[in-house]
Amino acid sequence: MNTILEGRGIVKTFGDFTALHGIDLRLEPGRTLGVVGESGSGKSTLGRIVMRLMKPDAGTVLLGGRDLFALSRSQLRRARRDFQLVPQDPRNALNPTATVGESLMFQLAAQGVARREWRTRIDDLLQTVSLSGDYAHAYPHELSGGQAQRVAIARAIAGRPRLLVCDEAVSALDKSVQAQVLNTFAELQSGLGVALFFITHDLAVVEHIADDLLVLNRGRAVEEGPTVDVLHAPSDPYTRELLAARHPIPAA
Ligand SMILES: Nc1ncnc2c1ncn2[C@@H]1O[C@H](COP(=O)(O)OP(=O)(O)OP(=O)(O)O)[C@@H](O)[C@H]1O
Repeated sequence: MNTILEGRGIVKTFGDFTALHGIDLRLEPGRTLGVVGESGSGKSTLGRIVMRLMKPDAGTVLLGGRDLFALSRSQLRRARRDFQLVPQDPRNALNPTATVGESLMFQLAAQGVARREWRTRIDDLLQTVSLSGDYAHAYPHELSGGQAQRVAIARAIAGRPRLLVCDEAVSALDKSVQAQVLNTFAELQSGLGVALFFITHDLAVVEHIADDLLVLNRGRAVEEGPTVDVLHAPSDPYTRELLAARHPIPAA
């Protein structure tokens, strides 16, 4: 199987401070890697690096087997269609003056989708994230947090990416809404075969959707492996603390 995302020995320093101490990671197509750790453990820094929003000081990131940091501008533009970010706060990320339909249209146009397909594609996208077609006329301020997050997901999948990087993508939502949006992610994965790189401080968020876990503590990978193994027999004391601190999410 082709690995969609691979990190080898990723190091990131800020002045004298080392935020990431040689992180290795691996994500196969259609699978979910949960990246878990407390605030300050280096999760977002790792997320920025795999999105090529920040350069590591050492190490490599391979996207579909190609060195992400060696891609030319035009190669990067093409590769960008394959990986998209789902942000933490969708209402800030959505253009407040554009309707949901306009935001999606803009994204489809940027991805080179022909104008005659926009309408059907927007309906399909909204349906995929369990929103009715009427939401195409809504403005971001008219949406609840859960609805806005679904729109952000719809926008991220408009170009049919192979990888979604989700940085605390459900953390701002109430537990019951979290469960619904997590279901949407799980359906996306089974329906579209998208790989998810799912960053969260809350182990409960990823325990049901992640195939594998990477647990970070102060910039070091303290645990990595299949979720069932990590949760049933955590080898690191820090993971045991995270497990004890998690708040179960009710079923949607
Ligand atoms: N641009 C920066 N300059 C200096 N230090 C930084 C910078 N970005 C991150 N750091 C530091 O690197 C460490 C890891 O930060 P990072 O945001 O990756 O952690 P995190 O696990 O995502 O935490 P949070 O959930 O709070 O965002 C922190 O100690 C942070 O202060």
